Amino acid sequence: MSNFISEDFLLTNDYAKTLYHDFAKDLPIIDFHNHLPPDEISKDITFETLTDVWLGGDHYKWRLMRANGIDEHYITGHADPKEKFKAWAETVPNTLGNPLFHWTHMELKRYFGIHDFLNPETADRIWDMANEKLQNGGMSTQQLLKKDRVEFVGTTDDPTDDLAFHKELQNGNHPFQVAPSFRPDPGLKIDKEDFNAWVQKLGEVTNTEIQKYSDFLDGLAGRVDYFDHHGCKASDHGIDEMFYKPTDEQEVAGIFDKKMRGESLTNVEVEKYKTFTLQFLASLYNKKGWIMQLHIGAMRNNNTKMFERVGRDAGYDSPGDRSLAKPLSHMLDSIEYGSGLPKTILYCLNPKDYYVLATIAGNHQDGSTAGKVQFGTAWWFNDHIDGMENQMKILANVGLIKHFVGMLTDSRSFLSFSRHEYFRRILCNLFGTWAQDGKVPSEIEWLGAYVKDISYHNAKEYFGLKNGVIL
Ligand SMILES: O=C[C@H](O)[C@@H](O)[C@@H](O)[C@H](O)C(=O)O
Repeated sequence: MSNFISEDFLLTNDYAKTLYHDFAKDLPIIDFHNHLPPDEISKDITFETLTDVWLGGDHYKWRLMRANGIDEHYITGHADPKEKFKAWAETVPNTLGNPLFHWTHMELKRYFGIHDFLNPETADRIWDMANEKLQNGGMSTQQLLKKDRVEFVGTTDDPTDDLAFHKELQNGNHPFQVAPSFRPDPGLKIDKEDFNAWVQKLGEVTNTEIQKYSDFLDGLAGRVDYFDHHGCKASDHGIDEMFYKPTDEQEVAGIFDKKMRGESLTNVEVEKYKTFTLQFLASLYNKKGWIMQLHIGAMRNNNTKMFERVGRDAGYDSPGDRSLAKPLSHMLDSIEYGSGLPKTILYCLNPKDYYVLATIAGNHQDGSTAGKVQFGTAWWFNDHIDGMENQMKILANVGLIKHFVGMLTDSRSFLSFSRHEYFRRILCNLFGTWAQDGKVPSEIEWLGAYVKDISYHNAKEYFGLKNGVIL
């Protein structure tokens, strides 16, 4: 595998190489949105096998294994860990062109020093070498974060969470900061069956009996305070279909009552409820100086048979194609006009919406903070070379890429931080190629400053971090 993932992987000219090696490579990592379990960080667990760290929750891999004809028994079923790993090893040679082909081999190299091509012939050897390293090689969760020079991790947390593990982490003496992010999706999804149960849970954690909508809003506000007190800097909303239906608190209170009585709601009522509730939450975020992240456009759980068997976030999602331009624009406008728009990062799953997001972000820059409203990095099905390049080119074409807060892993695996390396290489190659083609001056210090900002400094500044510590 002589040239594969070499020093100059993805760097196709000298400018790109200099930008990566001299400016990007050694910067620490700010991973401001991911799904890492805080308990696994706090307990500083080690993983027994490659299957635990690689295949435990990674629905990206599960999806490709299914596409490769692997039986579910070896994916989310009860097959033994080695059998599951072998099923993945059998799949890898067939993943050519998919980012998982690169991620897999980058992770083997960076974390285990293994340079082999993973396939059925090498599987046993890789299994033994990697497991030995996992068990003896300084590869606990905290050691991995330190090795990767991760300064900040933003997890994804339910508002009813007691944040016990975050508290433990904050009381510890770590060179990295782990902060919760407030993800109130279950409180917005009034059309879901489990909504009433979630409201009850919110009541329990706030010691109130939630009978009416104003109690519910008080409960949410209480949890925003609680999260803020525990270092939260951002919220995150998974908005599958963007909504906007102007209404007022009184009308929404009636819709909430109806739901509490177990009655069904019309689509318009659902959208009205979501609109007012998001406006309310945004006003809280703005007061706290939090960042509001909107992940828009996932069409989830599309395979009911498999949803019933393996649950959500299991590899049965894809981008939706409902138009988001108008509702998103009206929503942000109404928030700005009302309580004021917090710093906001917009992500979309369907790349058809890239120009919409990039330009809507531009509509709400207000001169207070450079890059106040961000068109966020390529998300999920777009998180690959083409998707990232495309996102950055569009951002540069219609906005200021200089202030882009850059990469986050959105991952559930402790080995995913090498995706920051992947991103940085793609970024450096993009700018280096512009220099090579004479499209921009080949002033390396000037381009290097862009690279450093986008790889690290912008996110650090945007999230108000100083040397890994929340200001
Ligand atoms: O990158 C994609 C993630 O793994 C995906 O599972 C999450 O983005 C999740 O659906 C969410 O809504 O936060």
